[in-house]
Amino acid sequence: MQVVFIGGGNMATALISGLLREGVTAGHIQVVEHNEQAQQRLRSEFGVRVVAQLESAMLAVDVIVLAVKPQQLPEVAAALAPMLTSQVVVSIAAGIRIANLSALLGNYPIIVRAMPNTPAMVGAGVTALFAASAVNAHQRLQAGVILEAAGSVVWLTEETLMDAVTAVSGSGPAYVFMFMEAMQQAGMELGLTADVARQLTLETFAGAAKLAANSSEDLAQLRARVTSKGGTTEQAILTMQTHAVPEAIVAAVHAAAQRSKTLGEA
Ligand SMILES: NC(=O)C1=CN([C@@H]2O[C@H](COP(=O)(O)OP(=O)(O)OC[C@H]3O[C@@H](n4cnc5c(N)ncnc54)[C@H](OP(=O)(O)O)[C@@H]3O)[C@@H](O)[C@H]2O)C=CC1
Ligand SMILES: O=C(O)[C@@H]1CCC=N1
Repeated sequence: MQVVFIGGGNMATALISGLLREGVTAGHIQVVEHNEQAQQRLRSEFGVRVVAQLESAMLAVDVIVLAVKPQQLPEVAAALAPMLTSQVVVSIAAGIRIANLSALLGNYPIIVRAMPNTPAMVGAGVTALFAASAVNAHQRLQAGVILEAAGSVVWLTEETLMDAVTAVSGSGPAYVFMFMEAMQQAGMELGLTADVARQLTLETFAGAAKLAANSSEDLAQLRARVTSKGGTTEQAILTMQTHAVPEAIVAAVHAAAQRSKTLGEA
């Protein structure tokens, strides 16, 4: 399978490293990236062909991945539209709906929308996908292969759910990192070195996620198992509740979903 990425930033880098890890050879991947530093990095890190401008000759491929920021998509789509034949266009842009992208691409119909996340960089991403009705089974498979190289995938039956996915798993790693930053800071305030506080924090997150993944209990039950009556956790949970931490997280996810919706309406 031949793939062209348009935009070679954070997410393209994550997806390309996944494809190479899965055995796709560098010769099957090309990138269009206008930032010179990013071009150099992609060439030296992956050995892929990187060009500054889209060339029609490079589009004799199966899949074109649009990995630019949502605001950059109209310009990219205008350049791409006259060059499309029957490639699958996979867009990872937050908020941009298939109907809008199709219109930007001159009513091109073969589009898959995807929402990956940055743990894709280490093969631990999760991606939700939604295919336009014109995408056939083989083309779905091709789009799926690219995202599966970066972790697990979930196919959605309704495109509107992409706003929720973006808010939960697309942006989610940032919420987790913020929680981890705060835990590390507190550990250091309590006398741990930065390294030890970081290790304890990271392994606690990884361990808790693994435990939850291997348990049939719901998350509230798992939390109750840590919270001994009259013990230390109880004090921490009470403090978080007093500071409305759960409500703040729920509000944050809703704000992200609203932003995704707004980006789609622009
Ligand atoms: N980061 C994340 O966690 C996630 C991001 N996404 C989506 O992925 C997309 C990419 O995000 P991310 O990788 O973080 O963004 P980046 O800004 O890191 O990457 C985009 C790259 O594309 C380049 N670029 C912009 N316009 C063009 C063009 N016309 N031709 C060639 N290259 C171009 C940019 O250069 P320059 O910076 O100079 O403009 C930049 O290097 C976004 O749409 C985002 O919504 C989806 C899921 C998760
Ligand atoms: O913040 C953003 O808009 C992108 C989409 C999901 C994660 N990063």
